[in-house]
Amino acid sequence: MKDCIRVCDVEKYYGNGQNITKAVDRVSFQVEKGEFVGIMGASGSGKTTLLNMMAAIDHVTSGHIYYDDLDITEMSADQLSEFRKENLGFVFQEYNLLDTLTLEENIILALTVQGKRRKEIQKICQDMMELLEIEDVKDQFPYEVSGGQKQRCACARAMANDPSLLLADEPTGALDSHASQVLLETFCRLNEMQKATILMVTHDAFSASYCSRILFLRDGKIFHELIRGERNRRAFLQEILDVLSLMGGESSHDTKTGLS
Ligand SMILES: Nc1ncnc2c1ncn2[C@@H]1O[C@H](COP(=O)(O)OP(=O)(O)OP(=O)(O)O)[C@@H](O)[C@H]1O
Repeated sequence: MKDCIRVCDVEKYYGNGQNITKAVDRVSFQVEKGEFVGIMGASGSGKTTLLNMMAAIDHVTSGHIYYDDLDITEMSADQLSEFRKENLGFVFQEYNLLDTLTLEENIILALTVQGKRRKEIQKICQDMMELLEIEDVKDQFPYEVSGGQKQRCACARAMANDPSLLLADEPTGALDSHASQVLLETFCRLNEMQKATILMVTHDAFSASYCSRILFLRDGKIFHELIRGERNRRAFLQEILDVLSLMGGESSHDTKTGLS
């Protein structure tokens, strides 16, 4: 388990010559163990690019990303693939579950790849399914369950290896308001009970209001940062909406979610 992730002066350019896009522009910040950090910003502001670089899926153009003292920008492809397996968990909008396996088997597969023993695998899988409340549908196939249940299974799979960092890119994007709320409450539970460190990209203010801190990106740079502190979620949501309107009215606090 890593204690701290440091993003130092990271830049990312796509293309070359006249055709250059600066997707991430000298971004620096730190994520401490146990934080639940949101990344917000308009479409094209660099959120996914930043997340992908932290996930060692995409290379930085310049700058460094440290997991404790480990600089992932200096690693070889083989080292990165090993690093991802050992340290990171992923939750995407599209669930990415294997349709030919049951929900339980999907979680077990992630643990088998890690080379754990059978008894240990069964115990972890059971604990995760209980925590994420999918035990009653564990023998169903992904196409037989709801989007929310699929997404909670994807979370269980991502969390099963006790990752240093859980990376979520628009995890509520395909969910209705109730399923979104259940998933976000699940993230909070993972964050509080498992001390999971979570980094979530979202353009939805309601989803972001569950985070403990939010970084707002504009044109590839950090434009603003909000820390929730002791405020309740309603007050935090209002503050997020205020920042978004300051940034240009790009809030997507749509009607799909209401405050509870
Ligand atoms: N593979 C790529 N090749 C070229 N340009 C890219 C590539 N990926 C992203 N970009 C560009 O980099 C910028 C940042 O894109 P990115 O996907 O990180 O934004 P985003 O904030 O995640 O947007 P969205 O909310 O729409 O997903 C955009 O201008 C985008 O067009």
